[in-house]
Amino acid sequence: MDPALRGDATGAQNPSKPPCVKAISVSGQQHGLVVLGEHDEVLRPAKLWCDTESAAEAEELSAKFGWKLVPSFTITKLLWLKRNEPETYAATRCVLLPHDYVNWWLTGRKVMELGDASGTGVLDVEGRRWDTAAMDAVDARVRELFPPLVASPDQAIGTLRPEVAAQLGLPAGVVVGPGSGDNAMSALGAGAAVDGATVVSQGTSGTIFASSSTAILDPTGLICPFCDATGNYLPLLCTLNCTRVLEEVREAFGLDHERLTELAEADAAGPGCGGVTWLPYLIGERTPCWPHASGALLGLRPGCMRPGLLYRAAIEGATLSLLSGFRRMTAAGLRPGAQLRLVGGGAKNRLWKQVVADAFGMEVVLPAEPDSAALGAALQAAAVLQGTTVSDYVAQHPPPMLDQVIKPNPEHRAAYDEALVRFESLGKQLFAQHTK
Ligand SMILES: Nc1ncnc2c1ncn2[C@@H]1O[C@H](COP(=O)(O)OP(=O)(O)O)[C@@H](O)[C@H]1O
Ligand SMILES: O=P(O)(O)OC[C@H](O)CO
Repeated sequence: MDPALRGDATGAQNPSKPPCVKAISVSGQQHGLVVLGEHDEVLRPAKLWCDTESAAEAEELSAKFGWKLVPSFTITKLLWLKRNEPETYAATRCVLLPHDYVNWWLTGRKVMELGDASGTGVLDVEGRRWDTAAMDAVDARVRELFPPLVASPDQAIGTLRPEVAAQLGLPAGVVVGPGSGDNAMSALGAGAAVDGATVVSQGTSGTIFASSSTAILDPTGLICPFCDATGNYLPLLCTLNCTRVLEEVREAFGLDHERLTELAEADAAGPGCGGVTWLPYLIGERTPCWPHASGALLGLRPGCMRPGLLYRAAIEGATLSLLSGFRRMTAAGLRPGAQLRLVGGGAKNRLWKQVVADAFGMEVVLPAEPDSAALGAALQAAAVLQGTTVSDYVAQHPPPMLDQVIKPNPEHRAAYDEALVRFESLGKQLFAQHTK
């Protein structure tokens, strides 16, 4: 980022002076359903991206739309609301996504930006307009509920409302960019939106995405048909259970990630975990679309309940879940290149980075800023302020990468290949028959 846009107005880092904020962009969780009433009041707590309660509605709409919608998509949640909370649905006057809601609060404008709107399930991604036929298939009212789409990813949607500026202690006139979903923002902050790198994000969700100049419309629903935050596309795979699985071990044993990592590294069970498989579907799953699945630990032998072994099993389970989807993405035509770019909270873990390199059989590199979604939002805000396109701005200010390149260890490959076969086979045996 330009030094002039960082720290105080001169670019100098001066802790005694408050930062001189000139522009803001918001990065938010995708898919969430925020419903507003007649007086713009929030009618109920937002249904979040990871909520799988609308599984039946997702099945129904998939059949109507002709492509596989997973329960994450907002429109499935809206149909769920209509069925399960008809009074709230009847009172709803506007539907927003979480980041659009924050944008509205900041600026007073109710709009949706294309990257995030792609996660609603009613965007014509190629045409970059609302799919009114899909909306009508749900309910005649739906057209009225969604706000207009923003025209450009490169232009401000407004400025801070004076009362909000006062509340935040910010000067009047702060410009607000369109923002986007966290994955599209992460693609900016990891540089991938402009250089085409494949990103693996290890956050609460696990995602894999790469920029594309054409829309990828996958009727199986494995690859989500998202727009990015530059005017391009962002085909994306998402798993619901990633860092949460490791958190289970951390909470069960009361140890921190560093200590558990040391124990896992020292544990006798190396790659493949001595046959222990953790199917990580704690909150159900969307890739594969098994919303009713649960977590399962299999292959336990006497003495297996060691924190180090279980932590490794959690790392491997979350990784194999992503790898399984990635293999299907490459089979469907994705050409990922030789390197993966790792971001998100889990990318701080040295053992996990190596497991990803070994299991995927690819080199791993890391942006210097692991919170790439936040950096992406800052880059968008800077671009909007300067009046340049977001892609030009990121190309001119590429996010720096760490020097370290994590190479796959060929000696571990066979163990992970076997573990993946076991992982996929056990998952199918347990869940494919019982969940739609
Ligand atoms: N050293 C670590 N090893 C494994 N996981 C970690 C480590 N440090 C942080 N995390 C995980 O990263 C998560 C936060 O990642 P982040 O990408 O910020 O999440 P979110 O997707 O919710 O935005 C935390 O919930 C934590 O479980
Ligand atoms: O909590 P996160 O950052 O993993 O976000 C969830 C994503 O927005 C799901 O698409």
